[in-house]
Amino acid sequence: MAVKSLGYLVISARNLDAWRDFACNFAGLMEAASDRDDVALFRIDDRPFRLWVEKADRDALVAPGWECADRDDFESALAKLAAAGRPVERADVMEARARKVYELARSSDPAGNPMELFYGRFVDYAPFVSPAGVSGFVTGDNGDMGLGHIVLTAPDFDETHRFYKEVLGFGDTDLGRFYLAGGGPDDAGVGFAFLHCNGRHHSLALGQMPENPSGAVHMMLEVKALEDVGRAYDRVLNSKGKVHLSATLGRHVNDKMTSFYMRTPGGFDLEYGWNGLVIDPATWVPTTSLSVSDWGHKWAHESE
Ligand SMILES: Cc1ccc(O)c(O)c1CC[C@@H]1C(=O)CC[C@]2(C)C(=O)CC[C@@H]12
Ligand SMILES: [Fe+2]
Repeated sequence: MAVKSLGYLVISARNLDAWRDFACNFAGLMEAASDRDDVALFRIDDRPFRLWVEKADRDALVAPGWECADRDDFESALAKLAAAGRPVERADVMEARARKVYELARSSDPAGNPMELFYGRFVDYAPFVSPAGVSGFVTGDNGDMGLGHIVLTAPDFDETHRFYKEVLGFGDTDLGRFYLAGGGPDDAGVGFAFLHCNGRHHSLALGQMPENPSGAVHMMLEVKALEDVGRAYDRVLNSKGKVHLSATLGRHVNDKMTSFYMRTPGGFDLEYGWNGLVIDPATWVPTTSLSVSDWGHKWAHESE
């Protein structure tokens, strides 16, 4: 596989302190030292950062950072991106050093979603300590399952779905079509593809939805204990609307994740989950889900 994990997310923010409050006090991430006043870094494990939040004039996801196993896989991915007609821009050594990776490049998918690719990582092994008492986040051995997942919009769904599999080596885990407009004769449904690049059920999901101004539908972080989800849920419910609850607690049918969704300062949601299904990519047989959740997950937009 060209890509092995979701290494980090680059996010733009009009207000870094809003992200510090949300990330640390509600989601329980640990702020890391940053060399730049206009960049806030947040950790969930021993990687130097998993969220890179940079000051800008808009709140949005800038790009996911996809990790390659080594230089060969990195170069192979760049060659495949170029052959697929995608733009490939190699970052200079100072930019790579700032991201604490060996080499860094930028590209985009056929839907226009930007991405970064990298290999190698500088780690200081400083212990992760959550300021909100979260017991820990699930990122796999050596972080090899990545930070969680990211859900992007892909209006030209089939082309973008094919791209991630044929060019970047993702595999189908689950496909779905959700009838959000009542399922009547004029409800064509919304197509979804849940894709893996390691044992995490999905590191990437594509939604056949119009482009989202926030650059993403949602991101997901997985915590080690159900209590971590429950206590975060309480923090959001007790926030008196300071943090918007986008979907109530529930469990997804496909990855069995018990989770809820809250709105980040970036405008996209954070799915905060526990107990996600781990798959064996070598033997997994793709499924097609006919529903969203076993229970719960009442979406705020359903009552609007
Ligand atoms: C269906 C599903 C399975 C596993 C996940 O991790 C997951 O986030 C979802 C939900 C996907 C999707 C969404 O992200 C935005 C709001 C959507 C479109 C809904 O209104 C139902 C399905 C939801
Ligand atoms: Fe999700």
